[in-house]
Amino acid sequence: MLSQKTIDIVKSTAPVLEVKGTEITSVFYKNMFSAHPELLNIFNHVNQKKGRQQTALANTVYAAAQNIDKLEALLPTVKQIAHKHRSLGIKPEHYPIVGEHLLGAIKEVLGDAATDEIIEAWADAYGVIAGVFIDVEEQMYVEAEQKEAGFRDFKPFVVAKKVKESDVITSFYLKPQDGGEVPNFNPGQYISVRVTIPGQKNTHIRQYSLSSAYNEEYFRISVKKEAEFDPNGIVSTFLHDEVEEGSAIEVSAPAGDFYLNEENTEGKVALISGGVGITPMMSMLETIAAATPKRPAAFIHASKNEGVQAFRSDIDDIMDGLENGSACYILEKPENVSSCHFSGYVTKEILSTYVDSDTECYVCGPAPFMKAVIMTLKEIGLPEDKINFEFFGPAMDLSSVDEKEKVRS
Ligand SMILES: NC(=O)C1=CN([C@@H]2O[C@H](COP(=O)(O)OP(=O)(O)OC[C@H]3O[C@@H](n4cnc5c(N)ncnc54)[C@H](O)[C@@H]3O)[C@@H](O)[C@H]2O)C=CC1
Repeated sequence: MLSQKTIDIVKSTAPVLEVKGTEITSVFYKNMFSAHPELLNIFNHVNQKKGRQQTALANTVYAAAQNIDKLEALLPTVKQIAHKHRSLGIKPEHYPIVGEHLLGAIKEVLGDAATDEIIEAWADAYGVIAGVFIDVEEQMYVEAEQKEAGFRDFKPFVVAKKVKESDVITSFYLKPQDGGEVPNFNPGQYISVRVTIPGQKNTHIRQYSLSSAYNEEYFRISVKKEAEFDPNGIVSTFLHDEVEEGSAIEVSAPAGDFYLNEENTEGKVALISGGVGITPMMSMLETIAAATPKRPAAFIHASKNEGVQAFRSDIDDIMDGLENGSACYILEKPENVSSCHFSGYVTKEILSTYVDSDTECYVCGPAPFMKAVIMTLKEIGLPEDKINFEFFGPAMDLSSVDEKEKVRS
């Protein structure tokens, strides 16, 4: 329990954290990685370079300062971050390292303004916040481990099959190396993949959505190859070019809180995706087809052109088996306009053909696409609790999405 005095001090520092947050967290990451280079094996270097991780952490610290007397208000955010931490293999022993460097960074950036009293209050508050994360994450590790065929963090898998789905997306069918089954997961969840790239010092971890419904034999991920010159492309290029059938990679247990509400067995559902955001939607669609084929379901997918559009014939086949299913393909710049339902970007007219205020919507795609779709769904009259969405990478605030910004893990 924190004393009232500590709570007051921490809350009084919230405004300065809002202003200096990113500066503090930038110093924090720099100092922590120079003292503990082994942590570079866990964190996505690209997110560090682009400042996304710093901003995400600064927002979390700021929110924690504001809510220090009612941390339960942060629980949904804590859980979302904890899912990611669990899939990365973050452990209790990492927290004191983070705490030491976070306090050090607050001191370094705020200088004399960071009095001993402030630092002590933050040390106490950090201890409480870290305790919440450690408890929630431990619970998640235990759940992952206790599931049938479950495991705690990473496990060796083998690429059983590699299938090209479009000019840019390739699927990898991953089977446990020990010949066992894979654990069940919620459609929409992701796994982390850990790879060692020859010639590189650190291992790399990336999250990829599972792109098929649960089956006991394999996990399937479908990876877009990013440009080789783009630092985002390090892992996807390696997977596309170097990882072949028979290759071994390490995989985490499935994680994530963006998934199909399977308790709703009859209500209307719309799966709305842009580009490679199609992957969790495939898992959801396959699950709907297997478990609730009477459920009215729309699959709306926007992509650049025919060449990069993945899974089209799979979706059409699944739709044939649904009692009340419809697919809508939107191509930004089609080579042939007859190959899609609409050309250009997704619009209100298109969405309102498939969605009304009762429809449960799931949205995943590049950030500007998600921003446009979510705003339009709100205009159509959907309440927030019907709009489910996921950003890849550190959690972001939609209002901060630049039209040109692209997000990924
Ligand atoms: N949930 C997430 O955070 C996701 C992030 N991404 C990231 O986004 C990047 C781009 O993904 P790609 O598959 O290459 O997508 P992309 O750049 O090919 O775009 C896919 C489609 O999104 C739509 N779109 C783009 N900007 C829009 C806007 N301002 N308004 C309305 N619609 C718009 C267009 O129809 C476009 O064809 C990927 O590199 C990936 O890292 C992709 C999928 C999910």
